[in-house]
Amino acid sequence: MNKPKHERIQKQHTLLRLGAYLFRYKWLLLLAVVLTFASNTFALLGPMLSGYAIDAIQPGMGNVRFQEVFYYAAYMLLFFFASSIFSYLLSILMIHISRQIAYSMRKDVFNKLTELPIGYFNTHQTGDILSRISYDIDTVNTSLSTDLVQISTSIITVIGAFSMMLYLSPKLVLVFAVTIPISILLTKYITGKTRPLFRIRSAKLGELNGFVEEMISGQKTLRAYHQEENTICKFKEKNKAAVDSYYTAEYYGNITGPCVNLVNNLSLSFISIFGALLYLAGSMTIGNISSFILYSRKFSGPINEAANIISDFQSTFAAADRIFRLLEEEEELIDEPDAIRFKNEKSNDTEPNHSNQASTPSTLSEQTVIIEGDVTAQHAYFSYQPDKPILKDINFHAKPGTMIAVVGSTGSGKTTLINLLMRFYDVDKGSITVDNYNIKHVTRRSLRSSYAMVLQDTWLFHGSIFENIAYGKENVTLDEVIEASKAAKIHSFIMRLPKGYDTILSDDGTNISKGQKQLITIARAMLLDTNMLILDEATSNVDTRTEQQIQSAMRKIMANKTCFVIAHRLSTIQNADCILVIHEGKIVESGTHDELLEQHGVYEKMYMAQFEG
Ligand SMILES: Nc1ncnc2c1ncn2[C@@H]1O[C@H](COP(=O)(O)OP(=O)(O)OP(=O)(O)O)[C@@H](O)[C@H]1O
Repeated sequence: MNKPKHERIQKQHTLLRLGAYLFRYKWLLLLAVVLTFASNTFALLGPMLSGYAIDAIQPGMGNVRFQEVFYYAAYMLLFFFASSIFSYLLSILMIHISRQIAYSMRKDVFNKLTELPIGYFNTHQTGDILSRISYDIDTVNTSLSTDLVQISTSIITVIGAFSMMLYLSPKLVLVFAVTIPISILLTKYITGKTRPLFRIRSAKLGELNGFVEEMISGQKTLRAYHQEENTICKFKEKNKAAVDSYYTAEYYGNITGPCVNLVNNLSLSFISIFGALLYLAGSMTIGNISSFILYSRKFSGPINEAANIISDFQSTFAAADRIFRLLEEEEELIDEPDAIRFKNEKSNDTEPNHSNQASTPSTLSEQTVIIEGDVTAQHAYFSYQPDKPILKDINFHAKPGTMIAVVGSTGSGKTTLINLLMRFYDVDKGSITVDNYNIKHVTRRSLRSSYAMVLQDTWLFHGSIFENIAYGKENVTLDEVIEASKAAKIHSFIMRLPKGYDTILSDDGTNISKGQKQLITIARAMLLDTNMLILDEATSNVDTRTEQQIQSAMRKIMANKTCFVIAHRLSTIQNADCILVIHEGKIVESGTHDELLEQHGVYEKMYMAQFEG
């Protein structure tokens, strides 16, 4: 498809989607149309009344019909007053509608973010996503509250003024009409040229936000590596690009108004000359000419403004386009209609349970099953990008309640394996099963809630320590939270804080140490009644003594839970039931610590390297 056609289709699509949002408020919009109509009709009567008032003034002192002049002036005042009131009500109504639309759009975008596959966040800058949810939605919102009114006002005014001009003098309309096509063509030409500039403007701003977001989150690294000046330089470049694209878009966007204005002013000279001739011929009064000129100004005004509105609308289109592109991103595939739902043995879930024979695959009509946590991978393959296999022929069997350690060099595929267990991604070939149920046929939500997970990059949110630990489980009591904290060896630290469990963690928990953060996330995971646990470098930030304490507590809590542990420090996984050694995406060795040492292979080399280190 050629580019202009594609752009046109894209524009129509954006317009349709925007229309769908507007349609939700159809009755309010109908009221807005009525108010616009009323306000503009009253305003349109003004010039006619002014013409009548002028015609009541004849040359010579005694010839002014004051009564008539006052009569028309009073009506003019009344109509303009009514027009202003309706116009005010209209603005209030449009602000209300646009606020509602901005609210729904933000809600939709936010909900969408929770439905997008994890991969989306790997390929899109956070700042750019933030820019869409804040700046782009704001742009659309402002445009809807002002531009829509202006457009409808313009349409009514143009039609109304043109009809009045026709009524006053069709001949003079012919003279005036010469300049209309010129101004319309000019507007069309300039807006066609400027449309892409507005799209670039939004994209550059998104890039700038992405950069600033990266810079803020990486402050420590930035300073440690003395990148301040370098970052400032890069920021300057991006800031300049954003400002330049803004300037270019506005520059060309605003050129339309004055150009069209010039053409319209030409018409004023023509009307004056031909109006004078018609007056001499006796076919028009001075009042008529005055009214005609006022209507011609009213007519040209919206055409001038239309150019500005169009340039505004172009930035709205660009912003709306970015919002809808995000909303149209492919979501995580929906679960199969008859997908199985896992239920935790210990959970208080009251939903009926049909199958208790964990190792017997249920029929698909039996939706909910209790699982024990028997995890098997059979000839599993996976790649993030086509033709770039990351995991190859992965096979293992984790019996319920056992601890499986995954070790391997950086980039060997350990985290990817965890991603597959949680179904953040699906295997390309082969299968992963839990209690003999292929996880492809299990609802993602129930599968994920069968695991407790502690990740390398601890994530805490702005809230109390209690809320942070209780995250993910409903109706948790303080006693339960304390029990989990004690097991995670963080209770005594929390109790030493002036506000204990009510202490508010600042954004991302920056007011406590990394190790303490990690212990809080471990307490959070311990609180969940799951059959399976994933610890991705979970104890990497705590000292060896605390780590040993945590491990012993975990062993106790994890009795009968299947646990996957990714660890770089091999000392922490020596008592694992099975260690999987991954090398370049393949499991090259597996067995207990002693068995692997006896094999004198990759594991032994890794172990000796750490031991010697
Ligand atoms: N989202 C992604 N898109 C494309 N490639 C990816 C993605 N995530 C990881 N990879 C690639 O997959 C390979 C395995 O990455 P993975 O994160 O699983 O390694 P890892 O063993 O956990 O490493 P580390 O010990 O450093 O955490 C790496 O080569 C990495 O570059």
